[in-house]
Formats: sequence, structure tokens, C-alpha cells
Amino acid sequence: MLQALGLVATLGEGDAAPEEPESGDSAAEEEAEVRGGRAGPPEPGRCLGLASPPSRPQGPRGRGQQRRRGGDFSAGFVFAEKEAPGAASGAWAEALRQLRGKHHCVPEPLLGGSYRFPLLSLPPPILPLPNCLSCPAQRAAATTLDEKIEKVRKKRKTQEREAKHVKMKGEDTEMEEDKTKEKESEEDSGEEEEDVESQYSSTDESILTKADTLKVKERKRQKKVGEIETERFFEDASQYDDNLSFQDMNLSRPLLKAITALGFKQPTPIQKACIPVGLLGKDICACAATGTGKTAAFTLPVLERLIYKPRQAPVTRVLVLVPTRELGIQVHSVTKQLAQFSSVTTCLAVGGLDVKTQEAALRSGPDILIATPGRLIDHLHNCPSFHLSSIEVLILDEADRMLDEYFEEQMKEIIRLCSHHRQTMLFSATMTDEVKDLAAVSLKNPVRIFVNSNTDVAPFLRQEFIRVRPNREGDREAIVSALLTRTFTDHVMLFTQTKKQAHRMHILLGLMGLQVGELHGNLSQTQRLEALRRFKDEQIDVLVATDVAARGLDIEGVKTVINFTMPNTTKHYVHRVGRTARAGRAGRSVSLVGEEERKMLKEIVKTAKMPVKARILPQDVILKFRDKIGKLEKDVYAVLRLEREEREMQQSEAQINMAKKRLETGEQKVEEGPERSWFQSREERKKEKLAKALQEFDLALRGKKKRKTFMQDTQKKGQMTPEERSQFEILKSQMYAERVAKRNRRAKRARVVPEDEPPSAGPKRKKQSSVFDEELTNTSRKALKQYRAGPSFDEQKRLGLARHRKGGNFKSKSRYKRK
Ligand SMILES: Nc1ncnc2c1ncn2[C@@H]1O[C@H](COP(=O)(O)OP(=O)(O)OP(=O)(O)O)[C@@H](O)[C@H]1O
Repeated sequence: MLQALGLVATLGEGDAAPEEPESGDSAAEEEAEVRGGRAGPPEPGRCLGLASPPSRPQGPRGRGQQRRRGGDFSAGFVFAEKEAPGAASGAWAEALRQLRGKHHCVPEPLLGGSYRFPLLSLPPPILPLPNCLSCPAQRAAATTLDEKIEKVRKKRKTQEREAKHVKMKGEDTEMEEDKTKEKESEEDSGEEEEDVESQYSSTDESILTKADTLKVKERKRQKKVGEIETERFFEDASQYDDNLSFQDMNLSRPLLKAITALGFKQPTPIQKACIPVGLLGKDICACAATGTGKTAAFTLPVLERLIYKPRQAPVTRVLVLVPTRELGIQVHSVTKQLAQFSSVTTCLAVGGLDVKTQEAALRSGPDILIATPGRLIDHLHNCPSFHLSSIEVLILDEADRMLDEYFEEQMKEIIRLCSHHRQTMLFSATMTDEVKDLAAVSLKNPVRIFVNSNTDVAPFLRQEFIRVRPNREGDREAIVSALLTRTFTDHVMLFTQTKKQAHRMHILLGLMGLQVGELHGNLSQTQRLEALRRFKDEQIDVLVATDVAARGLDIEGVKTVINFTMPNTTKHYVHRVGRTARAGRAGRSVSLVGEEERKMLKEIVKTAKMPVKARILPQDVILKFRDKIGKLEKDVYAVLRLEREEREMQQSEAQINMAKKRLETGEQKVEEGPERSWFQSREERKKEKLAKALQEFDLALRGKKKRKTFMQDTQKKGQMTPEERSQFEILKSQMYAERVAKRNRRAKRARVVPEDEPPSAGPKRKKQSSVFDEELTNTSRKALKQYRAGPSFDEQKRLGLARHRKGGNFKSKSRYKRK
């Protein structure tokens, strides 16, 4: 009964998790088919070539929206309703406008290709981009992925209709028989469903409740040692005054006005704890769950400082570093909103956006700079008037990410260039407690503010898991498709491990008639921002993304997060599922867990404060969708082929255009402006990447089973089965997790030059010591032997000593001989 309705069974005891109404029912599957073919009129001022936003689906969305409002409930702290909705959406639109204004036929990450604007390498040769709006040659030819999907879909529908028509003519009687057969088979599968549920619940519960006591003990011991170290390093200020209001914080009027304009009535716990400490100018290391207002917690004290102590010269005084471009745009937007009634100026310098505009803005010396590390270093090397020596406050948002190996080199460089007399603030939902990691940013008497533990998920998140049975890894696509067409039809983020899988899911779900977008690193910045904008503006129901969208993004109204496979680590999990249940709202996460991912599930269940749930999908539904996907496979390849053909055509068109231009101007080379210098050369970056890939590969090949799977995958990459595709996804995250584990096991070294060390002038000279000192202090075995034996023959000669000992020709026994 339960599973027939798509309901869930409890894994833990008690059911206190907040209920969020489901956004659809099983009947929605048919509606989804109908929703496909509409394409809305282009937006005013919208360029040709970009995906034209289809109008909102009326049926399920209307219901969904009503329910979303109803699903909110009060939290321990009061989150006020936001009065400036769409403000961040405006930020995406602004960034998009900037991008649309320029020509994009520059190196761009084509699917499966290399990166556009490689952060730390020389710009590769000019290539045409799919959907480049500014390139006249492409305007007519380019079609969006959604248009291609629609084309293939329509073609299939027509073929199906024709086939049906032919069949119906002569086989009326046969159909009657089929119907009775279908009924029988439905009854059969109903019996199977019940078996599946009981088997699943019992096995899983025992696995989840069984604690590995030995490991726990060991971890506790390790924790104790770590705690002593941490206590010495930090001053703890995790306790805060619960009655503190924004008015009590001594914030200036322009800030209080902005807070009111944003609709914030009460500070959140992290804001109550951090703002007073931040105002004192102390270094902070803070951790609070996702969606609890960390951005305002670090922005408000900084703005107060800038307002209270206005600048004497136009210089940049605050630097906020973020790991992704989209997060940069968002933080910039929040900062601008909070600073709207003051004269504080802000600037955004993230990759993918126009370099020249950013350079001009930097030259004017904005008070606050929000940047991604790569682009910041680019400016530091290429914009002579820009430097970091005037930075008074350095903030690392998603600090644990910024301190991990990916950003290691860039962070070293940035911190070396920053002023030494600065305040440093580190924020994350999974903030590391490891002193050595934090020492890397040279914190001075830091204050530790941990409002939540770094494994806590958002307070009103309902966590669900779906078991993928052994040898049924290939069911993942079917399960996800069933969830998205039957149960969670809108405001869903679907996370995959690889860009390839994200792209495939976009096509597959699109072919099923869903409104889908994708967001990952293989897309151009325009495409990434456009996907986010459409998702925010509710033009698409499902956003398929990789981990690039897992951290920090605050998209209002996300109801459900689905994990195609479990992410790399529990940290990644916390961030991914943190895209929902934000700002005191309820949300739900549904993660697919295979045999190899059970360890992580166990960890999550152990640290969960609310009982987690097991969702059961009827087996016949999975089979039905598996079958459906099998039939759509040809169409998926057709869309991929269309994409490839279009890309090739655009590339050759661009080459022709370029050649024409050269002929017209008579130049050998089209002017590209002065060459930019980079922090690492393209070769260096390539080498670093290769070394990391080799390391990954090495780890991946450990273990016979893994090696076999890996080899199979790489050989068959072109045409993988659903099972192989899922295994590849899991292997990818395992590779990452192993690498992280290995890195954590390694003895840590401070990765950034400690700043307090007095600068040494020139290479260090070794202190001279006399021979006498050396002889007295040398206690090596060899030296001791020599000492006991007395001076050697040469030394005797040098010192003018007798050649022979007294006693003439006495020969000692061999055991007394000198050795
Ligand atoms: N005092 C407040 N009252 C009401 N809403 C708030 C308050 N502070 C922040 N918010 C809202 O809460 C949401 C989440 O804030 P924010 O993005 O800063 O969370 P976060 O803790 O940084 O999340 P993540 O860990 O995912 O980066 C935003 O929409 C923000 O407008």
C-alpha cells in the first residue's frame, strides 16, 4: 500500500521531520508528456540564438507554487520573509547583459573539450562557440539543446503516431486480448512490489543501526587529541546572546535601513554570534548550517567598519574570495543590497565575465572586491595599478574549499600579496577544525564560532534514501526519471558526478517532456548563467548540475535535491542537500544509494539529528521507466549527433570567416590586443593537472575490481550501458574520496608562508663552528670509533707523532685489532 502511493518508511525511530507537501502525484507522468512542446515568445531585448524561455506550465506549477508557501514553518529563530525576491535573479541578468554585449567566439569549453578562459593558462586559439549571440555567422544556424531535443522528440512522436495508426487498422481484436494480458501482468508486479519493500526495509535497518564500535572508539581518541590542540589555538565564542537584535549591534543607520529593506527582522544565530566579534576586528573561523545567513554575518561587520572609518584614498580594503563564479555573483549582489544606502563601493572579479570591464572597475579602487582566486591573480599580474597591500579584511567564503588542494597554489600567491595587518574571516557550513589547515591563512588569535557542527545538515531538511539493489546500478536513470515525472515535478536540483552524465540527463529528461536545464563546467559562462536565471525564474523545473552548483547558491524555492549517486564525501553531501531547506524553510533530499555507497549512508544516518527515511519505488515503475529509457536511447544519440554536427559546422564557418577577414585586411594575424601574463604558464597548469590525474588514476586502479571496471569504462566510453555509466559515476567519487583521505593521512605542512617570520635578507648562511666544537659535539658511531682508536696514520704524520707505538713489533690478536 505504502509503496504503491510512493510513500516512505522510517529508518530511525520516531518521525519528527517536518513534512513538506509533495509537488505532484503519479498522474503527473501523463501531464509531463503534454508539457513538452511549448515555446514561449522571446523576451524583449533578447538576442537570437539563446534558448528562448518557454512560458510557464500552467497545471502542475500552479499547484506547486501554492503548496510551497504552505510548506514553510517557523523555526527556532525567526527568518523573515524576503521582501526583495528576484534580487539575485537580477544579478544573474546583469551578468548576462554584460556577457551578451561582447563577442564570444573565443576559446570556450565545448562539451568534452577544454576550458574557456583557463584561469591560469595562456588563452588558447580562437574557436567558435555554440550559441554565440554576437557572432553573425552563427545567429541563423545555432539552435539550443532544448530545440534539438524538441526536434527529435517531435520526429519520434510522429513516427509513433503513424505506426499506431497502421496497427489499429487491422488489429482491433488482438488489442482486446492484449488488454487482459496487461491487467494480469500488473497484478503480478503488484505482488513483487510487496516483496521488494519488506526485503529492503529489514536489510537496510539492520545495516544502518549496526554501529562499528571499534572505529568509533578510535575516532573518539583522535578527537580528544585534536580538541586539546584546537582549544589552544582558538578562543571559543560559539555561545551567543539569543536576545540580540540588529538594533542592539550598534550598526549604522544605512545598514539598519538596508536590513529592513531586505526584510530581515531578527538576526540568525550565526549573525548574532559573528557580527559583534567581527566588529571588534578579530579573526574569525565560523561554521553554521547551510542557508542560515552566513553571507550577511560577514558582510555586515565589514560594511560597518567601512562606514565608520571612511577611506582616505580610493583603494580596495576588503577582499572576499569565493570558489565559484556563480557564488561570486550572488555574494556581490547581497553585498550591494546591504550597502545600498551607504557610499561603499563594490566590484566583482570572477572568471568568465569581461576582463576589461573588471580592470576599469578595479582601477577606480572599489572598497570591497568579490573575486574568484584565478581571476584575481590574473588582475594582479596584468593590472599594474591594482594590488592587495591595502587589504584590511580578507574573507574566505566556503573556506574549507578555498583551503583545499585545488586552490592551494592560488591561495599561497594571494596571501603572500595581502597586507599582513589584516583581519581574516573564514566561513563555511563544513568548516574544518584542523588547526594546521587554518594556520595556512595565518590567523592571529582567532575566535572559533561553531553554531552548528560541520556535519549538520540544514535544520528543516528531510533526508530520504533510495536503495539501488546489487547488480541493478543501471536502474538509477529509471529511478530518477520516475521521481521527476511522478513525484517531484518542479523546483528540483538533480546532482550528478560528471558533466557528461548531467548533459545526458538533460537530454533524456527533455525527451520525456520535462523542462530541464543543466549547469556544469563544460558550458560557457553565458550558458551557465542562463540556466540559473531560467531556473530562478521558474522557466525550467529541473536543474541538472554537477558539484559546481553545490556550494553557496541561494535559489529561492528549491523544494527537492536529488543525488543521482552519493557525492564524493559527506561534506559534499551537506552542501548539495543544503540547496534546499534554506532560510528556515522545509525541503527534501532524495539520494540514491548503491552497495558501494553504504558506508557514507551509515555516516549520514549516524550524524543525523532527525530520522532519515527510506523511499521505496515500486519495481514495476522502475521497469517501466527502464523500458522507456531503452526506447529513447536512439533519440539521445540523435540529439548528441545534431549537437556534434552543429558544432563542427560552426567551427568551419568561423574559420572561413576568419580567413576572409585576414584576406580583406591583408594581415597575417588578426589583432588580439596585448598578450596577458599568467600566474602559471599553460604548460605548468597542464603539468599540475596531469600530475593530479595520474595520482587519481593510480588510486583508482588499486583493487582488482576497480581496475577491471575502470578499464572497461575507458574502453567503452562511447557507448556505455546504464550499469557502466552509474559505476563510472560512483568510481569518480570514490577516486576523489580516496585522494582526500590520503591527503588527510599525510603529515600536514603549513602550506602558506607564515607571515610573522621576520623576512630574511638573502640566503641563510650556516653558522660557522670550529673544528673543536665539531669534535666535542659529534657523537656519531664513526666519530666515537675514531676517537677511541686515536689519530690515524695520516694525522700522526701531520702532527709529527711517532710512527710506531712503544712495544716494537708486538702483534695483537685479531680480536684486539682496530676495526
Ligand atoms: N536575518 C535574516 N532574516 C531572514 N532571512 C535571512 C537573514 N539572513 C539571511 N537571510 C536569508 O537566508 C538565505 C540564506 O542566506 P545565505 O545564502 O547567506 O546562507 P549561507 O549560510 O551562506 O548558506 P550556504 O552555506 O549554503 O552558503 C538568503 O536568502 C538570505 O536572504
